Amino acid sequence: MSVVILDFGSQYTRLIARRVRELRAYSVILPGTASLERVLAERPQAVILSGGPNSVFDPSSPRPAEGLLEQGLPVLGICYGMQYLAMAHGGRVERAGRREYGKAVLTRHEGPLFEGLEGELQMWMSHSDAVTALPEGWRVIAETEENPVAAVAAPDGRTFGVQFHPEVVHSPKGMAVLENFLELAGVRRDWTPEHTLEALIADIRAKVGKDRVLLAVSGGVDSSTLALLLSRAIGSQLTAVFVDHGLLRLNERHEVEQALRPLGDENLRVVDASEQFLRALKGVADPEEKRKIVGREFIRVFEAEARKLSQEGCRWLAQGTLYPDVIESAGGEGAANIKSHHNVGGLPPDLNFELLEPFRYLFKDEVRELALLLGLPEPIRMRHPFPGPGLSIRILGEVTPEKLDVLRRADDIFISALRDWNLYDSVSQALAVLTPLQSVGVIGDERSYGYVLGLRAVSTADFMTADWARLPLDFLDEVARKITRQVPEVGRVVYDITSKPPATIEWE
Ligand SMILES: Nc1ncnc2c1ncn2[C@@H]1O[C@H](COP(=O)(O)OP(=O)(O)OP(=O)(O)O)[C@@H](O)[C@H]1O
Ligand SMILES: O=c1[nH]c(=O)c2[nH+]cn([C@@H]3O[C@H](COP(=O)(O)O)[C@@H](O)[C@H]3O)c2[nH]1
Ligand SMILES: NC(=O)CC[C@H](N)C(=O)O
Ligand SMILES: [Mg+2]
Repeated sequence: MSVVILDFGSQYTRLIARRVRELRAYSVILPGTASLERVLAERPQAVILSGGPNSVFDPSSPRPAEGLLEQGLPVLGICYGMQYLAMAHGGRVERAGRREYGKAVLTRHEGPLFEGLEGELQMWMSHSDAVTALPEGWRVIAETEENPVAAVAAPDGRTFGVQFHPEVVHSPKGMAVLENFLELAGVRRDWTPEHTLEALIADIRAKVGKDRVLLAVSGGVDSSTLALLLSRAIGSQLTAVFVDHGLLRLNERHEVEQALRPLGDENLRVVDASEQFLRALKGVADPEEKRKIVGREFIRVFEAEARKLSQEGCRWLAQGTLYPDVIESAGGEGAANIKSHHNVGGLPPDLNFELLEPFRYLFKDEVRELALLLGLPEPIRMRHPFPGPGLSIRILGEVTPEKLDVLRRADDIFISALRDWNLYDSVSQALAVLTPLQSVGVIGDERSYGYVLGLRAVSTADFMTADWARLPLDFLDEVARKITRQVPEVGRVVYDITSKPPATIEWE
């Protein structure tokens, strides 16, 4: 029993799946054009048609299988999906005079899809086409100032379309709309994180069989959770490798080694590859180039470790890759390349491993939920993320041992102060960035000329969008004083007040 989500190429398809999971229903994503047999094989209780970049009136645009709409299944069309429903039932869709993009307000809404929702509702829109004539017997059930057809209902009482995107966080009551749809459709709502865990374990066992798996583990929440999951799924077939690439934070190697100790000495390799990475990064200033070098060198280390395990190497490389890594690296889903995450877009072309990435379609907070079930210690579970390329992407421009040393000391002051002030858990991620800029100052009547250091702290649920954290001014004041006092190479400290978008969390 499932909710089948047909994907027509929307950026948000995985978010729809995620919301459905949050509503405790099981879902499967299939290509928009999947055959009727393929869809019915999932025993759907309801179907959701995603948005997409095409226009439904374009004859070559993707369509659901013939006969799908005649199965009597409850259907919710989102954006492109709604436009398709309207057209397929005899209505009309045209290029609208005006594009609706960003926040919109439903000034009127009615009926069971909006059950329990009062007053004006903010919803996120992103479309250029519009439904200009309804199929016979259909009703408009919501409108915005710009758009007289923001949601529609078919006479069967089970088919609905929404022009807006209920799945994004900028549609605060979007979840309620999705929940109303699942309720109307009578979808079973008993899919829990425990089920997700069981499904992941079964899937890993089926894929891996008796093969050996090399796990890239960083001490971060994703790979540590994966370590627990894999030991549960395949036990002694697992070897974990933690790489010290010389781009870690102060004392990090020691702390991670301690934290990973429960994996057992025979299952854990700690590799010091700092010389190798720093050599490869020497003279390189371009962020994308740095990311690709780090991605490549990681793989070279894993290959060497695999050869130590057995002559023919090792078939599987497990990584704690999450969906935001995939979408930002444009992991083949038609999205733009924002930055090449070392573990996705930064992988070398001659990769000889097969990737085992059970969390590839999950978001950070979902992994944390699994971590809780698996008993991951709280400090690791709630640790801020730290990117695989480490400090190399927090030193703007070329990475040198001297700059690493400066950044390590400054970063440690910032993060320790967050802990001392009990603010660490109030932000989702915090970091220091060493810029290549130097600025003039005065100390003890003498001229100084030191680096500009950036501090950044953000709050976010899924790391896809983020807001800068309103840390107390007294706190920032103390941190700036401490850093300029204890790290004399830094002459100036600035605080980053840019959200994501338009910025990203890391500076490179
Ligand atoms: N130093 C490292 N040694 C070995 N593998 C690493 C290292 N750094 C990153 N990786 C691999 O790259 C993956 C992606 O890194 P990423 O930082 O996104 O995840 P994480 O470190 O597991 O969790 P977090 O996001 O909380 O830091 C990791 O899950 C891990 O598989
Ligand atoms: O393992 C990683 N390898 C990478 O190459 C990488 N780049 C960014 N990040 C982390 O991803 C989240 C979103 O970051 P951005 O807003 O900077 O894209 C933030 O948590 C970043 O720290 C990475 N993690
Ligand atoms: N986000 C969407 O699904 C957009 C649908 C269609 N391409 C439009 O522009 O209206
Ligand atoms: Mg990490």
